[in-house]
Amino acid sequence: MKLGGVNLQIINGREVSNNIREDLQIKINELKEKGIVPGLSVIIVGENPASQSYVRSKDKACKKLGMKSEVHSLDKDVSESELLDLIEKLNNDDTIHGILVQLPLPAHIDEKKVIEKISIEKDVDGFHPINAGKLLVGEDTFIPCTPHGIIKLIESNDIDVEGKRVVVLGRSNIVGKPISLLLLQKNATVTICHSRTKNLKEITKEADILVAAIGKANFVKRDMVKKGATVIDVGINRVDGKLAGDVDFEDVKETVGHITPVPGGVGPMTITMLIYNTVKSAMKVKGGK
Ligand SMILES: Nc1nc2c(c(=O)[nH]1)N[C@@H](CN(C=O)c1ccc(C(=O)N[C@@H](CCC(=O)O)C(=O)O)cc1)CN2
Ligand SMILES: [Mg+2]
Repeated sequence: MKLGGVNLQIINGREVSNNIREDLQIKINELKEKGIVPGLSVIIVGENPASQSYVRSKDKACKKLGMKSEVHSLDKDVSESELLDLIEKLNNDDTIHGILVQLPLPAHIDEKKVIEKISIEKDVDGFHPINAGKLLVGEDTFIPCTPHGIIKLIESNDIDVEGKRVVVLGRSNIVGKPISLLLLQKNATVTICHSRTKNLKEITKEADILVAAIGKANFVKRDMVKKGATVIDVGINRVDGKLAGDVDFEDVKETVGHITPVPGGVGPMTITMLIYNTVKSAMKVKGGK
């Protein structure tokens, strides 16, 4: 699409995701021939409709690839100790290679305690502090799914990272911090911005690659982006029943070079990289047939 002198390229997350799932299918088949069925266990607490929908998608995607998938739906009032007991049980279940607790959790449950209960060998979200530390020092670990998906999108669209100015909006443990580390490992010059950052526009306008992960619908406007920049939109906000990213797509489309749409950009990659991590975990199992 040629717009305003810049050739706009829309990064297709569904297509990249499908290609990776085809490769994963081969690995899953090979594991099954050895008698190992990759197994994912997802725990969801309460009835948040968006969380329920993501969990259903994860279950469906795993089953479609012939994996074992189980969903534990717990009442919103479940006690923290009951949840921790379930995780303990799954940590000791040899048919389960990945355990994931869907976030957010209700206020009465300590998210940190829950994440730290998951065995580091089954922590397919990569949220356990030991796995997060391994990512920090560049050791092999489970890379958190959304940032890992972003890296795959950048690579599959041949977007150069080395020496480039990257600006990350948001400093969450799930997206902002890990994507900053991953892009730093690829030799980008990374700046992390957040709610207390001053002169935000001046910083974002310097970015060759701008990652928006702040959870504010349509926050990034044309006057915040450099001409020809790559814009990665991690936002999944609901406005009047419709999905909106953190980037105002209509406003920036004549300025940017590459952009991930919402839906159909980063979102589909999250589930694919979760399957990737579960298969990676299953591949570490010794023995089989
Ligand atoms: N334990 C975790 N909790 C949460 C994570 C996570 O990685 N681990 N991430 C998000 C939610 N999430 C997966 O859990 C997720 C978000 C979005 C999508 C997705 O496919 N989005 C689609 C649109 C879907 C829709 O219409 O709602 C897209 O962007 O195209 C998948 C998974 C928070 N919690
Ligand atoms: Mg923030």
